[in-house]
Amino acid sequence: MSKKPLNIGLVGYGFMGRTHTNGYKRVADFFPELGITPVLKAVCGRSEDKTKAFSEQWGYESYETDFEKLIARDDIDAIDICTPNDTHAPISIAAAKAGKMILCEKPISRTTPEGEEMVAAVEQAGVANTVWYNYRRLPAVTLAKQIIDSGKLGKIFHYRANFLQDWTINADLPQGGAGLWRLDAAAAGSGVTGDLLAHCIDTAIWLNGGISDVTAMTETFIKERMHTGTGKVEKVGIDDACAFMCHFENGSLGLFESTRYARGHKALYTFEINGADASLRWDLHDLNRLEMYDHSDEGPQRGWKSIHVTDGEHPYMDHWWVPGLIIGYEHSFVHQVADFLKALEEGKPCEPTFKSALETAKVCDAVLESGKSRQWVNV
Ligand SMILES: NC(=O)C1=CN([C@@H]2O[C@H](COP(=O)(O)OP(=O)(O)OC[C@H]3O[C@@H](n4cnc5c(N)ncnc54)[C@H](OP(=O)(O)O)[C@@H]3O)[C@@H](O)[C@H]2O)C=CC1
Ligand SMILES: O=C1CO[C@H](CO)[C@@H](O)[C@@H]1O
Repeated sequence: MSKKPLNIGLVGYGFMGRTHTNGYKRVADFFPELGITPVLKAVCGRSEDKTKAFSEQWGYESYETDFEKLIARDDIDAIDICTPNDTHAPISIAAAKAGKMILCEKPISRTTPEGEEMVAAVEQAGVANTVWYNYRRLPAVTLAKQIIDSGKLGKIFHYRANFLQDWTINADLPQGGAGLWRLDAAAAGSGVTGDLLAHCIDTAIWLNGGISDVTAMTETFIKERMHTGTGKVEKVGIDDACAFMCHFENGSLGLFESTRYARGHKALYTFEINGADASLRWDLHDLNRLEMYDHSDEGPQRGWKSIHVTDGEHPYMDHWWVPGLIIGYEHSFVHQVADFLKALEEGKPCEPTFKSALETAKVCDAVLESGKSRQWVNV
């Protein structure tokens, strides 16, 4: 079957540049039913040496060192944004104006108003768009969504999530530079709230519905760091840790915690949801497993059970290996590419769109505001 090409212009060749490119390279082999196939047309970064090396290693046909030039090219259909958060709005808005489809990394923006401009730009241009909240596309997380939507959990009382890391405990780390732009408020917007809790909030809204109000506690443990831009020691403007409570619109209570100061934890993302009839829990470190407690089980065998989400009947799994064999983190990005291409074929939006991802930005802003005011804040 001859496939319709979708010419990709990737901006950013770092961590996410690699995961997305791997997704584009794998998708046609593992999702052969798709009629559209990505073509690695061009990659863009500011450093010419590094961008050229990436383009050669990963098989891009060409490279650019200016995102405006990439966007202006007639041979590019979709712009994929894998750059620090302060660049999401200018790249998206320019791409939308040029009529390009956009796949943008999370968080959609540094702030809600910035995100609103991005939503307006894609809606005015009528271009396909999505935000890479990839954890939704791990089979066990998608299975949790299916179980919750079936009503099996009954009335929901609680949702709790954690995202714990420990990589910024070292006070000598500067703010700014590759990867370390996350410590610079101007580039990142916020700290763990926009970087890590945004994932937890996206999953929570998807699984359990909207969040109505929040009360938060934020802390910046290391108050000053060398800034790579100015070469001076400057005040740190991001939140190093954040915990918040919230009400969901369905009446349930939420409890969220994220920090980069939990010694020993590198990327511990967990969530649990408790309903009247059943509970579910999931842990990124054991990502193919979904645990479930079903109160309708009777007798001494009632208890937490482990669903090994590796059978052909589980979400996405019929595209991979024989039943029982596992997949990993990188597959969530392959799944997002596959879902984006399928949505294009069907003329449907690929969730989360810019508009849906703005809901997460609004919760993040309310959390940060509450962390400062120490008051409950409506979303
Ligand atoms: N979905 C997920 O799970 C994850 C999402 N992310 C998100 O992905 C985004 C990128 O993060 P990550 O890949 O870790 O970042 P990296 O620091 O690894 O890479 C950033 C890349 O952006 C390029 N870049 C920066 N500014 C520009 C510019 N103005 N024009 C063109 N290229 C530019 C850099 O190259 P150069 O310096 O040469 O310009 C570099 O290649 C962030 O928004 C982050 O929040 C990150 C990790 C996981
Ligand atoms: O999921 C993630 C894992 O951690 C990274 C930071 O270290 C985040 O940027 C990212 O979104």
